[in-house]
Amino acid sequence: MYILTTTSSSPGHPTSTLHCSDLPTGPEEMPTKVLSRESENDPISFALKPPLDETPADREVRLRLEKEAKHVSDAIDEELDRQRVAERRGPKPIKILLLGQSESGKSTTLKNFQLMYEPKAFRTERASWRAVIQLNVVRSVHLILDAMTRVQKNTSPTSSRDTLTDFPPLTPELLKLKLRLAPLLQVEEVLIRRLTPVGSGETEATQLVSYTERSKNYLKEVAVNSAAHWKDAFAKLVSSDTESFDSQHAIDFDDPNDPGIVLNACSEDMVKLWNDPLIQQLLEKQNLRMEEVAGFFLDSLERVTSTHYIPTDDDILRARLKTLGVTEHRFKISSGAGISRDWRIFDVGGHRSQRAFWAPYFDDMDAIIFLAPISCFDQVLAEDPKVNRLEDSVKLWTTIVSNPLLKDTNVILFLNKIDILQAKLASGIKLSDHVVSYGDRPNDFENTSTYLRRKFAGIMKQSSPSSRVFYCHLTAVTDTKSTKGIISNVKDMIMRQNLAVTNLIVT
Ligand SMILES: Nc1nc2c(ncn2[C@@H]2O[C@H](COP(=O)(O)OP(=O)(O)OP(=O)(O)O)[C@@H](O)[C@H]2O)c(=O)[nH]1
Ligand SMILES: [Mg+2]
Repeated sequence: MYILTTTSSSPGHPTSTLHCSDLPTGPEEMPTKVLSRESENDPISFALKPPLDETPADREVRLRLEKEAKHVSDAIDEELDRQRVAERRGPKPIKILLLGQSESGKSTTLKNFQLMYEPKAFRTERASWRAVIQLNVVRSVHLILDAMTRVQKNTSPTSSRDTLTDFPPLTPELLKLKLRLAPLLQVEEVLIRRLTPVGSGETEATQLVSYTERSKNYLKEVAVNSAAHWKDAFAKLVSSDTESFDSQHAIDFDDPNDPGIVLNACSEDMVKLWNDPLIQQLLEKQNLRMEEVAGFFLDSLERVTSTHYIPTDDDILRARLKTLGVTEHRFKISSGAGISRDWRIFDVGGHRSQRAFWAPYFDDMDAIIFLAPISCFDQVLAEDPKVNRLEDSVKLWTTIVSNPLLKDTNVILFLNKIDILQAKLASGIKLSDHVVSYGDRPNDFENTSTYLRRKFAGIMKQSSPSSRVFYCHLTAVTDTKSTKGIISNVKDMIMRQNLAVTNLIVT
């Protein structure tokens, strides 16, 4: 960079400006005068000085390197200028941060945004999601096989060692099924390897799945680092023909290494296993409610293991892949009247080990969507079986709404997984058995959801550093239809607030 300071400062004299064409063209003609004006004691000038014994060849190399460095420096300056101009011209992008504990539904909410505002890109990823669904299926079966092993060994998943001793022995037919399904464990390995290439640090070493305090099992959950392009692992299965992105041609069904082949061969056995009454009893005995395990596809086995299975939008929303790190997703969202704005949505990992990565994003957000899965009132954290999931959500919510950095940020609460809550209440599981303060109120959806909504609203009122509006929605983000309406409302509210803040409209 040259110092353009050859101006006359004397009053009455015109300022003489140094034009670019006046500037020396190469580093060999660097304005050494300017540099030499620096003090001889200046350590930087000293360090930049060529060595006294510099040979002509060394000098040539040095000058070439200096010239290259200047090109790079100029390019960076130009890019920065361009960005500054672009920022001055257009409004700042709207930024949204998704927060909540692991499995609360953050990535699923993001998928809803993608489906609404980038449907084509969302659907081109079908092949990758197909692999995730295959992994979800295999993992569910693995959980059942492990539960069977515990019965065989007469070891309980609980601390008391003898609770399974009175369980009837597995039938020969079930033992045969178990044996025949063993190849699925290899398929699981293959899928994990493809999703998490060696050295990318994308699987967690911790034992991640522990279902309730009374029923633990020790199967790792696959987590994919947001920085890794895991979807690329399946890119070759996706046709480059964008016209057929939604058709059968999008997936290479003839790939001899497709894990779908083994899944299809095991399909009938998996269906038999899942529908076996003794297996259902065994799962109940071990408190394994498979319907609540993230990535549940056991009720659709025949469909998802069929030879030409293509995931539907709903399947993709139900597919489970744990997030590590923070990912930024960019959208162009119309604000009406032909104007569109840039939106950036940040999806984070909700596992306890991931929460330290949240704070750096706090100071620059237009809104936070906080997800609290209210169906989890009788479950414990995978990372700490001593902590109730609802209690963890309440604590996290308190931390977020009381954070001074977020005092001017809109916080929108999604009380999520209401479909599971409804099913749970209908099956007779009582909120008051886990939330003592609920007392003897009726154990129905209306009363429980109102109670929980008030609880979260009360915390915001009490803990927020400044008074702010409590935005709350009861959601089941796997239901695209109802979520579409909610996201649309949220979008309108955020756009309106954003315009109000930038003084473009008067509220
Ligand atoms: N039935 C039902 N399932 C849901 C709902 N919301 C999310 N899920 C499922 O719950 C699982 C976990 O959801 P994710 O969106 O992956 O959770 P997350 O908050 O991103 O979790 P981390 O990435 O671990 O922080 C997925 O299999 C979802 O399909 C819901 O409202 N109802
Ligand atoms: Mg996630």
